[in-house]
Amino acid sequence: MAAQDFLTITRLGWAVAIILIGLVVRFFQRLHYHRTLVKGLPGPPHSYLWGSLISMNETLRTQPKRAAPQTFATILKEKYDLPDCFYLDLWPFGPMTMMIMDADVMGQVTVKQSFPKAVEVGTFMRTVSGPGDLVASEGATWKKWRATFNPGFAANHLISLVPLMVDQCLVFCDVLTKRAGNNDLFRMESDTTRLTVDIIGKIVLDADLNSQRAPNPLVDALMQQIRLVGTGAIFNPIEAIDWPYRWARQAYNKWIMDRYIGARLEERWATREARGKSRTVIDLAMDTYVKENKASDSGAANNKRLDSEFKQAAISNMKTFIFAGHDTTSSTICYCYYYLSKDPARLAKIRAEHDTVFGPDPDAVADQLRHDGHLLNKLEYTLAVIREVLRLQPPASTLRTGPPGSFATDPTTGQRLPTEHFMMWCVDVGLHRNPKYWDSPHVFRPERFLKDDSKSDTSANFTSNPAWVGFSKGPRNCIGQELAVLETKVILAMTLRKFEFQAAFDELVKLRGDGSGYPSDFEGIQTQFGEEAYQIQMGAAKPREGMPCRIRLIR
Ligand code: HEM
Repeated sequence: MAAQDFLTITRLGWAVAIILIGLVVRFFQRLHYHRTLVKGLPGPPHSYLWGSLISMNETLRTQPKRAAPQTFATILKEKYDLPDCFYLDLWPFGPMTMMIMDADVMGQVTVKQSFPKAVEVGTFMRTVSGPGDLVASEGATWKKWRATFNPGFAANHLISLVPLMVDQCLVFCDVLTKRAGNNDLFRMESDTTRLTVDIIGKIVLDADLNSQRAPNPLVDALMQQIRLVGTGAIFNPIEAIDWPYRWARQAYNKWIMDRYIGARLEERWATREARGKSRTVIDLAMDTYVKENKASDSGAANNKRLDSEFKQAAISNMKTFIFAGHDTTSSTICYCYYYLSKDPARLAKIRAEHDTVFGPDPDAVADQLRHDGHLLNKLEYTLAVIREVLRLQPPASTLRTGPPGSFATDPTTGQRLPTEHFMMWCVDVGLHRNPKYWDSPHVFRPERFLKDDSKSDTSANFTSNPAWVGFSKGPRNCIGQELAVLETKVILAMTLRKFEFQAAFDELVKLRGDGSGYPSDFEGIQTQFGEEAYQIQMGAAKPREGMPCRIRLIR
C-alpha cells in the first residue's frame, strides 16, 4: 500500500473515531440532563443508567402484554406507593413524563391555565388527520376552528339530529338480529364502530357512508390508519422496524381519505348557494371560509374552486371529527353492554327505566324518538350508567406540555411540581380509580351518579365533579360530549330490551385469523383490574380483541 493511501485511511479512521466519541459524549450529556431533571421528584425507583425503565418493565410484567399505556399509572402508583402526581424518566425510549391523578393538579393544567397540548398529540393526530386540526392545534388556529364548529354541537341542534341517529341504529338492530339468528361469535366493537362512523359521517359530511351494510373506501382507509397509528407516548420496538411499510400504507390511506373528503368539499361548495343555511360540520367550515374571504375582499368567496390552504385545513378537521367522533363512542357502547351483562340487577333497572319512558315495546322506541328527542332527557339512570362506564373505561385523555418556567402545586403539601420539559399526562383512568375520590373505585356502581344516592362520593354532578374528567375539562374539553351521550342513550334505549349480550372471551381462539386486525394474545396475563375486557390502545383505548361476544334476540 502506498504511503499516501495509508495516510488517507488513518485520517479517515481518526475522523470516524472523533465522530463516534462526539456522539458518545453527546449521549452521556443528554443522559445526564434527563436523569437530573427528575432528581428529588416523586417517582418509581430510578437508576442513573436506565431511568425509570427498570421499574416500568417490572410493572409491565405483571400486566397483560397489550394493556393500554394509560392503565399503568394506577398500577405503578399502587406498586411503589407513589403520590397522585409522579414523574417517569423514559428517556431515550419515551418522553419525560409527569403522571397526574390528582383532580386539583389536573384542573391547574387544563382549566386554570390550559397548558398547550404535548407534541405527542400532534404526532398522533398527524397520522389520522393533518395540519390545522382542532385536537392538536393551538392559539389563533384552534380558536378559529373551535368557534367555527361550536354551533354544530349546540344542544338544540343536536336534538334535531336524533332521527338520523335512530335511522342508523335501526340498521344496527338489523345487523344484530342477523347475528343472533346465526348465533354468531363476533367482535362487538367492529359493529359499533361502523354504526358510530355512519352517524358521524352524516353529521360531519352530510354523507351516507353506509359502512354497516357495505364496504366504504373512506371508512376502510380510516380504520386501517387507526391500526397503523403509533402510540406516540410509549416506545414500541416494532414501530422502529416496520416504519417503511407503515409510512407507505399511511401515505396511501391519507391519499384515499383526502380524495374522498376533498371531492365532498368541492361538491358542497358548488351547491352551497342552493342549499342555504346548515349546521353540518362541513358547511360550518365553509361559512368561516366565506366570512374570512369577504372580510379580506380577496374574491375567493365567489370562486368556483376552493383555495388549497383552506381545503387542506378543512380536510384535516373533517378527518379529525370523523375519527374523534366514532372511536371513543364505539368503545363506550361496548363497555355499557359488557358491564350491564355482568350485573343482572342493574340491567333490569335500566330496562325498567326504558319501560317507564317508552312503554313496553322496544320496537316503538324508534318512532317515539323521531317525534320527540327530548324523551332522552328522562333517562336519568341510563345517563348514570354511561358516566360510570366512562369513569371505569375512559377511552381518551389529555396530554399537555409545560411552558418555560411553569409549575403546578401539590394541593396538600404545597410542593412546587415542575412541568417544563415534561409531557403531562392527565390520566383519567388513574383519577377515576383513585380511592381518594371514589368509594370502591374498581366497582361498577352507576348509582354513585344519582342525586339521591346515600353513598354519593364527592358529587353526583358529573360536569362539576373535578374527579370525573371523561371528556376532559377547561377550554380544550371535548366538543362532541353532548353528542356522544345523546347517541349512546339512543343506542342503549333501542337495543337493551331487544337483545341479550354475552361477552365470549373464553371462545377467543375461534376468532383467530379472522382478518379483523385486532391484536391477539392468548398467553400470559389475561385480566386487568379483574376484567377480561381490559383496554388496549388502538386509536382510542378500546376493549381488548374488539369485545368478542354472542347476542340473543329477546323480542
Ligand atoms: C364517549 C365519547 C367521547 C369521549 C370519551 C371523548 C373524550 C375526549 C377527550 C378526553 C378530549 C380531550 C383530548 C385532548 O385534550 O387531547 C376530547 C377532545 C375532543 N373531542 Fe371528544 N370524546 C368523545 C366523543 C367525541 C365526539 C362524538 C366528537 C365529535 C363530534 C368528539 C370530538 C372531539 C374533538 C374535536 C376534540 C378536541 C377539542 C378541542 O381541542 O377543542 N369527541 N374528547
